[in-house]
Amino acid sequence: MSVFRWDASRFLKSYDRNVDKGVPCYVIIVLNQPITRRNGVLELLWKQSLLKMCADGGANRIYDTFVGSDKLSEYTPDYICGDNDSLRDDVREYYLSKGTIIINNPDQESTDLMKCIEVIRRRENDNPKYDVIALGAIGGRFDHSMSNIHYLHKLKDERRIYLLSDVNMTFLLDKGIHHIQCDSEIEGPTCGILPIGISEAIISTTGLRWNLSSARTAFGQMISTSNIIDSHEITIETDQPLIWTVELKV
Ligand SMILES: Nc1ncnc2c1ncn2[C@@H]1O[C@H](COP(=O)(O)OP(=O)(O)OP(=O)(O)O)[C@@H](O)[C@H]1O
Ligand SMILES: Cc1ncc(C[n+]2csc(CCO)c2C)c(N)n1
Repeated sequence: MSVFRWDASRFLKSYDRNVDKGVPCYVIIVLNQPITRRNGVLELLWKQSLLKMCADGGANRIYDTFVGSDKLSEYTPDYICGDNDSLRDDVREYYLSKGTIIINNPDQESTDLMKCIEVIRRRENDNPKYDVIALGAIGGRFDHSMSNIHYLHKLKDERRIYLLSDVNMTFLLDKGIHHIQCDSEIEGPTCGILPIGISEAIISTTGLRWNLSSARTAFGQMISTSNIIDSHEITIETDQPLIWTVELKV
């Protein structure tokens, strides 16, 4: 049985490179959704990420957030990728002048998020796989949200992908045992365990208000939503990949 450990405070809290060991290696991808900058999470993730990317119209969102402030040039993405049909001309010109690499990929079989991940793959060479934090990945258009969850399944053997929205963090738990550190300053209290993309799973949990013991979860039978985190460590054992989602406080 595979064992997995999760600790989002590694990227949702600031760290000190001189003190903290095993600093996180992640890339952020800004998707085309409203940016609300709740509690400075964008600023934190941007500052600490190895690579900053915008998926197509995500670049408009970053530009519009900072234009008119002295922070605009600080928030220059390394890459803008996608079919770039939503990228505005003024935004394209501005970031080109700042050295952003703009990659136009007209493929109509994959989304702009996937096009960003293809660029990350090329950048990594032999380096370890970077985690990906996608901002604005859930909410708004339902087909986009489902496509982003689909990529969690598709890339589950390749890398960790965290889908963030204003209110949630969502990621995939592959079959095995998961130890999820829950920092009450940044996440909770509500959470859900969702059998999306599978027909059913047998799951056991600890650390939740409503725990399950070898319970079957399936749409149309039972899914765990509006559950509550009752411990700083949750364990979830599952025989199939599941989607874990937790409310964000940051
Ligand atoms: N409402 C939304 N909800 C969730 N994700 C979104 C939403 N809108 C856009 N995205 C994400 O941002 C990326 C860029 O979106 P954009 O609107 O620039 O292009 P698009 O033409 O709608 O997307 P694509 O070309 O990928 O189909 C999308 O690939 C998607 O991952
Ligand atoms: C069965 C099927 N459904 C939809 C699309 C269209 N499509 C999928 S991803 C994407 C984004 C391009 O930026 C587009 C247009 C397709 N190709 N195949």
